[in-house]
Amino acid sequence: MTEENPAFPPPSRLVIATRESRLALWQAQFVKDRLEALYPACRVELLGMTTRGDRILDRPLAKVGGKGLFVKELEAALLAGEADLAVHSMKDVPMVLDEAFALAATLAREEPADAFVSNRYASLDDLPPGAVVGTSSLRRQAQLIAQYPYLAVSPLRGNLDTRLRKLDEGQFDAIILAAAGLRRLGLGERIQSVLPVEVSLPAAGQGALGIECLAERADVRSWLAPLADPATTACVAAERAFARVLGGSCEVPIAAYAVLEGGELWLRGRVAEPDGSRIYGGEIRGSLAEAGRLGETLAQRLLDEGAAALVAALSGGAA
Ligand SMILES: NCc1[nH]cc(CCC(=O)O)c1CC(=O)O
Repeated sequence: MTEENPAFPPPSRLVIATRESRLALWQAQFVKDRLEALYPACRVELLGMTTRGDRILDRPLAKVGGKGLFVKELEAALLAGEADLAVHSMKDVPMVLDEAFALAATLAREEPADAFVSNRYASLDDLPPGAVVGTSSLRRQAQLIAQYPYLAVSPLRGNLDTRLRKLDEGQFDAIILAAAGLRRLGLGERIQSVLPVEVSLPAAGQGALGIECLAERADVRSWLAPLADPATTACVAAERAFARVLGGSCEVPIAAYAVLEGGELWLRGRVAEPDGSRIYGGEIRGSLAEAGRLGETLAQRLLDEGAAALVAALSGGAA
């Protein structure tokens, strides 16, 4: 039996807006397969589109306007009625959505961690002084320099295939990528080691897929509800609340990672100076039902401990 909301008959056709990178298409196809299993009579189509985030590849994301870059075009397709839903990596979804849109479902998280990828070295600890590590993520950069000050961090952008090619061409001794993306594309064998979350605390939402639709589409929301994973939904809600209170701007390195432990939600968060010279970190535990409040409370605590000045200085510097 398929689950369905009695208020809406099962869908007969659904269009998924997606970016056209190999990872985005894999993720959209994954959701398509889930929907077709749930609604056997439904025809699910993919509508591929290129976003500004995919086109601008020569500058760090923080310099070109951040996360919204990967979702704006998909949201325009939802508004125009060209698509019913958009599939995102939750990590790429802005912390605050325009009120016309809603997150209809957060799917079960796979591996949340960052991965160490190299053709010569097995782990960060193997790298010699001066070794060049590729990443354009301020979050990865800050945490890396703080713990491995003798390494050189160098910018690396592009989709997963491009980043791996740049590593293979010898531009870097190692690169850091999300383990989930590599595994989804069958590139898990490129992972030399997974970075412990204590070393590289993941980004809010990393490793989880999210589905967005128009807030007014009660039908779509009810059709997607069965795809949601309650534990991931609560964990990602706490992570995103933490990042939102800290400004969520791409200029500020922010890490947030929550798990369920002993029936409780355990959230760890960090906010850092991009050069790693200062990192404010903390953790909080509480009930799933108050996930958002836990994130807000931890963020406020770090702001009070001094992170407020750091956030103000970094955000104020942006043109
Ligand atoms: N920043 C781009 C991005 N957005 C989501 C993932 C990986 C998949 C995920 O986190 O779900 C990646 C690649 C990466 O960070 O290496």
